[in-house]
Order: sequence, then structure tokens, then C-alpha cells
Amino acid sequence: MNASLSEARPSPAAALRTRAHKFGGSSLADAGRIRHVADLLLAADEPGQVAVVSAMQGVTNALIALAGSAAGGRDWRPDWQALRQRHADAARELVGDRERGDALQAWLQAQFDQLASLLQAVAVLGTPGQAAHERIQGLGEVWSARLLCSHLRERGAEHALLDARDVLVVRPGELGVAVDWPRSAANLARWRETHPQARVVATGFIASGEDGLPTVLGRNGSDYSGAIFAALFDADELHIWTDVDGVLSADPRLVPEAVPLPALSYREACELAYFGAKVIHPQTMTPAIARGLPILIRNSFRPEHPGTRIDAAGGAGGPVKGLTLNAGLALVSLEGAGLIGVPGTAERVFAALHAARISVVMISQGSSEHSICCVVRDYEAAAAGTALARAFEREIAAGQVQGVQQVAGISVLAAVGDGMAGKPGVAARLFGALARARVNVRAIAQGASERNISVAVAAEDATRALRAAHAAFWLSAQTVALAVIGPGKVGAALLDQLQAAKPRLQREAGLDLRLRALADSRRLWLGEHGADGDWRAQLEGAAPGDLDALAAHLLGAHLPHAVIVDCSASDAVADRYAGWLAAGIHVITPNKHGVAGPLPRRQAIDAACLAGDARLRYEATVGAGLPVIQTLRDLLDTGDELIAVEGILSGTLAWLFNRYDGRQPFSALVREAHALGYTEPDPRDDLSGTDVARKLVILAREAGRALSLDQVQVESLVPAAMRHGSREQFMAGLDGLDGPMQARFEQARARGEVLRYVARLGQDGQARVALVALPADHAFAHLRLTDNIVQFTTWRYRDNPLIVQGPGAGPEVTAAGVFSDLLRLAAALGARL
Ligand SMILES: NC(=O)C1=CN([C@@H]2O[C@H](COP(=O)(O)OP(=O)(O)OC[C@H]3O[C@@H](n4cnc5c(N)ncnc54)[C@H](O)[C@@H]3O)[C@@H](O)[C@H]2O)C=CC1
Ligand SMILES: N[C@@H](CC=O)C(=O)O
Repeated sequence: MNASLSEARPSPAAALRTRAHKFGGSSLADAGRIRHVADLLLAADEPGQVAVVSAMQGVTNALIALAGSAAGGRDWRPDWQALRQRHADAARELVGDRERGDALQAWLQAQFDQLASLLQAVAVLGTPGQAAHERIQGLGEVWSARLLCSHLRERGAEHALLDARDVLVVRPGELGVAVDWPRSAANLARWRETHPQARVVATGFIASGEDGLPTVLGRNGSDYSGAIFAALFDADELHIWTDVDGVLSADPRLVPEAVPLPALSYREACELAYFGAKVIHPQTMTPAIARGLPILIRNSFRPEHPGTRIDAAGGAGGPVKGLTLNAGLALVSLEGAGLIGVPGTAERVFAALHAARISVVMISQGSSEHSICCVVRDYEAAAAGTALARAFEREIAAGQVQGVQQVAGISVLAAVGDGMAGKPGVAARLFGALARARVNVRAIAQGASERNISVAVAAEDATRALRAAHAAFWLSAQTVALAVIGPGKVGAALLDQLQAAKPRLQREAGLDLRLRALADSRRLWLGEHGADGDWRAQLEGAAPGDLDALAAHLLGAHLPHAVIVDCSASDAVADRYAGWLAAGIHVITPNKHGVAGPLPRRQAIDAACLAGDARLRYEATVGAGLPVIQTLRDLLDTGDELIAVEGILSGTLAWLFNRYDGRQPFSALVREAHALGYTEPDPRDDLSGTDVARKLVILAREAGRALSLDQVQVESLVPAAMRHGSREQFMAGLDGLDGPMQARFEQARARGEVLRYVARLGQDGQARVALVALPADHAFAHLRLTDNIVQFTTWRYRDNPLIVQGPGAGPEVTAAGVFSDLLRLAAALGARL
């Protein structure tokens, strides 16, 4: 707040003669803000200074409302009184000197009395009339300029006060008011004779018409005044002070990650402004562009921020500087064989729209000339349709044109940047991002200047489209809306890993993994901005909820990408994958029920993936964090042929038989494995061989074999009597395993062999998982802890199988496998990984 203008952006002092400043209403909201503006002006090291001001925040609207009340016969006095009081209070705070203060209060009272007289006249007439309306609207600037100037003088400054109505002459033009430059310059020269001060405060927004009556410059008029006075005073720079850090890369209400742009060319600024960037109006720039005058957009609340510099060069940057979104539009199109190769069609379309006084936002015509379409404002679509139907009445009647189609609810997304010109791949990047965000493009336009690519999309997709495009051009992180189901052992480890990695991923990979939903078997937590902080606490306070709500919440976020990570072992959750994928939600899981489940379910899942762009990743289902599936996929994708798979696919069973030496009960080891998080939630899934069989099914299916779980020969280690009942009952009766296991162990030992639970998928299609006794020097006899080993015998690796080996169970390694899947997916979605 204390930084001065010159500290904020040093200018070559020797070269600088005059700097123009324009302060918007938010910079002059109250006495405190006006004082701050004075601080900035007084601290500026500039020989000449012109400060052009808007009315205090909200005052112009209040004046328009007062005129409306008076014209409508309503009592305007309370609002008039409130406005008077607001200015009187500000004056009291800004001017402490009794004499000056009294003079200012008297001047204000006279101003408000004049306003009251005007309002009385309006009330009598029942309409303000154009002249009175313009006079009333522009009073706010007269008052704010006087307040600022009086305050500056109170602080010893010598600022002159310029009422723009005494100098600036404008006339109505096709594109708004046009300046009468010669007359205005002559008026200024005359005014200067009596006001030679180097520093001036001038009113924005207002001017005189050619008839000498007060008038206003229209929307964004104060910015325009800033540029006009900058030109009239022959300033070197125009600083437009507002309440944001310059022109942002996108509307921050739609893209909270939008970033301030350091530099723009005039053309880029015009394109962005035209398509909705609110900071600067193109008209504002015309006097500046004509003189090559740099415009700086700066934040009066943060003067130390450099803001955005707009000049002819535009500065460096990526191919796309910013994105805008124009809402409330409609598509109007004309289609038919009667348009092909007929000269003058476009002319007739635009002549008809011009005659109906409809402004065209965007135009698109394919080279086949079979159709031509325009985007117009929603509220003008019906009139546009009627105008075109009338213009092509003959062709429509003859069936050469199929009538006029209208589609409401359209938004236009525009990517803008001088750097797009001549750079291949920019459009591809934009359209790729939109495709991955599931956004359908209705129409496209790109001018030959290649400075703007505009796409028409359905309004409901617009925010998602904008965010996807924003991330695609590295203007912000690639944002992924994430839900985690099943924060048990693996899920909790994953969530902790995600939380720890989040800042680094955001910083280094431009990836924002935003946790927006969490569900376990009892509770559902849904969040708006991501569970930054303690996810355990979020879940703790959560209520029951269903997974439909979770999916709807993810999709409703307008974030480009939605991912569900299922870390449950639930069959019911896996049953939803196909639906989620079809809805465009990516799924990542270590849960085997989806990919190893019944064939029809798996086929539905695969079909959903094929039909859309959503992906399913499940590396951790086999081998936890080991790259088992990826290895097999790479072999097959490069043309190899799977002959057989053999290995130890259960971390739990590997650990149990690596550890079991007959001296301690087998059941004690099972309890330990369960506590260490190696086993399935129900350890019978491991001991029965079902978990291993599922993994074999997953690998077989990966190789294109339609294997089902019931086709796998499975040897269960769970005695028949212990197969039913709850998990708790099973765990309580675990000792029942000890006798049979001890016996098998002793038999093997007597032969010098070891026990290992081995899975095998043969060339003949036979799939078998069983406990086998192996010679003590067998490769499978020398594994450690939870090590899995998977031997792929393929056509290329037929003499010596390719082996993947390493820890195959445990929450941390499994979570890491799931996380890697998520990052690979994010990379495919456009993150810099
Ligand atoms: N532990 C390991 O080493 C490995 C585990 N996996 C798989 O990871 C998954 C998770 O295993 P753990 O974390 O050990 O299990 P866990 O029992 O610790 O956690 C399961 C979580 O799922 C939740 N859940 C269960 N049914 C649900 C439902 N219908 N809706 C929502 N949430 C539900 C539970 O509330 C719990 O939070 C399993 O599918 C397992 O096969 C895969 C590879 C290795
Ligand atoms: N319980 C399983 C966990 C991984 O799938 C195992 O032990 O391998």
C-alpha cells in the first residue's frame, strides 16, 4: 500500500514528461480510498501528471436510479439525501481545514440543490429526457474530482481541477461518441492559459456535446476519458488503476487460478476485451493505439504489483495469452444444397442481419458452402431467424435451403494470443483439451490473423471448456476433480501420499489433484474446493450418502477431468464402473472385482471405455506397486505373443510361506500379515486362493483370453468348515488352519522341499493356482518377505522368461501403484509429467 508509483514501475525519468492516470470507482470508494489515491499521486516522480477520475463507487448507478425514481413519480429524496451525506462525510474526512472544508461543503450543498431542482423537473415532466439524463449521470465525476483535488490541495499540492465539460467536445458516432480533437485541443490550450499547473485532476466520463450541452462517453467512459486526456496532454503513459492486478488470463470467477498477464499487445488486448475481459474496453485503446501510447493496468490496492503493460510490442509469452468466454448467445444457421457455389450468399445473410440491426458475434462456414452459421446474442436470435427466413424465402420454398436453425444456450470460448500466428499445434492443443474434457464443439472460427480461435460450445459445458483450455496452455495447473472410495489401509495410504505430493505436483508438473469427495462404507464427504488439510477430519464429520451423489458432485464441478479412485474391495462399487466411465469419469482401482469380475461386467466396462474417452487403470490389482500389467501390455502392444504365465502372485501367501518354518503356528503368521495390511480385508480371499485366481484372470484377459474365475482350478487352504461365517468368526477360529498346514510343511521338509503358492496360466489355456512343494533350489524358493514373482513366457522370451519381481502387497506399495496410475492418466490428460 505504501509503495509509490515510481517505486512500483520505474520509468526512464529523463524521458518521461507526463503520465496520465485513470482511477476507477473502486479506487475512490470512500475517503480512505481517495486519500490512498492522493498518496499515490503525490509520491509519483513525474514532471507532468493528469489524474482522470470516475465517480465514487456506485454513484453513477445511484444517480441513474434517482432519475428513474423521479421520472416514475417515486420519492427520490431519501436516496438523494443518502448520496449527499456520503459526499459530505467524505469531504469532512478529506479536508480538515475549517475554511476550505466549509467552502467544500457549501459547494457540495449547491451541487446537490441543483440536482434536486433537476430531479423535481424530471418528476414534473415524467421523464428525464436525454439532456437531463446525461447531465445527471455525469455529476458523480464532478464531485469525486473536486473531493480529490481539494484533498490534494489540503496536503499542499498544486493540482488544477479540470471539468471535462469545459474542454472535451464529442459527437455521436456509429461506434459510440467520437472526439472532436481539434476543438478539444484548442479548448485545452485555452484552459491551460489560466491553469498552468504541472499536475491536474480531471473528471472522467463527461464531456460537452457539439451543442455545448453536458454529455457522457457511454459504457467504460472513464477509461476512454483517461486515454483521451492522455492524448490531449501528450502523455507518455496511461496508467489505468483498478481493483485487480491487471488483465487476467481468464475471468477469475470462472477460473479461480487465472493469472495476471504481464504484457499484451494492443491487438491482444482488443481481442480479449471484446470477448469479455472486463478490465479494458477496446474503444479506450483507440487514442492510445493511434499514438503508440503504452497503457498499464494496475491495482490501486496493490501498487507494488507491476500490472499489465499494453503496447505495440506486447511482450513475450506462450502462444495463447488469455481466454475469454462470452455467454448468452445462440447459433443461427442456414443449410442446404442451394447455397453451394452460389455467389453472394454470405452477403445476403449479413445484409439481412444488418437490416435487422443484429450484431454478429461469430461466423463460420465450411468450404463445402453447404451451410453458413452465425452466433448472435440470445435475445436477438429470434429476430435473426426471422430476418434470414425472409431473406431466403424463395430458396426455402423451393427446398434448396432447409430453413433456418436456431440453437439457444451457446457460449463462445476464445483463445487469444499473437504467438498463435504461424505456430502449428495450437488449435490441436485447444481441441484436444476440449475433447478430453468431454466438450462438444458446435462451431469454430479463426481469422487469417491467427490471433483468435473461437469455438461455440453448449452453455452447460462452457466453464469446463474454459478451465480445460486454460490448463492446456499452461496458464494454470491441470485440474483433476478426485474422489476416493474406501479410505481403508490402501486408501488411507494413498490419501496421505497425495497430500504429501500435492505441492510438488502443483509446482513442478502443473497438476492440481483436487480431492472433492470421500466415501467409505458408512459415510460420504463432498467438498467444494478440495480437502486441503486433514481428510480424516473431513470424513469424521460426514453423514451417510450414496455413490450417485458422489459421481454427480464430481461431474458438477465444471473441472475438466473427473477421476474416481476405488480403494474398496467391494463388488457393488465395481459394478458401477461401466456407468461412471460412460459418464466420462475416469476410474483407477486396486479392487479386482471390476476387471476380474463376471465376464458381462468386464465387457460392459471395456465397451464403456471404447465408446468414450474415459479410461480405466488397474495396475495395482496384480502385484500392488509392481509394473506387471504394464509389462504384459508392452509385450503385447509391440507384437509379442503370450505363451504362459507362472508365478507367485500373492504377497500374503508369499510372506506366509517365506516365514513359516513349523516352529510357530501358521495362524499367528496370518494374524500378523493381516495386521501389516498384506491380506485382503477378509484374509480368506488370500488363503482360499481366490485372490490369486482373480489376478490370473486379470492377466489372462489382458492377453485377450476370456477367462472367468470359475474356470481357474483353485486349491483352497481354508478348511471347508471355516469357509462360511463372518470374517470375525473366521479370524477367531484361525487355529483351525494350524494342524493341516503343519502336516503339509513337515512332508515337504522331509523331502528337502519348500511350500509355495503358485499360479500358472498355460499355453493350453489351463489356469491353476495351488500350494506346491518345490525343490529348495527352485527360483520361487528364494524370494523375500512379500515378494511376488511373475514369469512371462512369450514368443520373444520363450527360452528365458521375462521376470517381474518385488514386494507385492502392503498399503504403501499398493497405494503407490494406484498413485502411479493416476499420474499416468494425468499425463495423458495434459499434465507436464
Ligand atoms: N493390501 C494390499 O496389499 C493390496 C490391496 N489391494 C486391494 O486394495 C483394496 C483395499 O484393500 P485394503 O485397504 O486393505 O482394505 P480395507 O478393508 O482396509 O479398506 C476398504 C475400504 O473400503 C470401504 N468400503 C467397503 N465397501 C464399501 C462400499 N460399498 N462403499 C464405499 N466404501 C466401501 C471400507 O469402508 C474401507 O474404508 C482391495 O480391493 C484390495 O484387494 C490390491 C493390491 C494390494
Ligand atoms: N492380499 C493381496 C494384496 C494384493 O493384491 C496379496 O497379498 O497379494
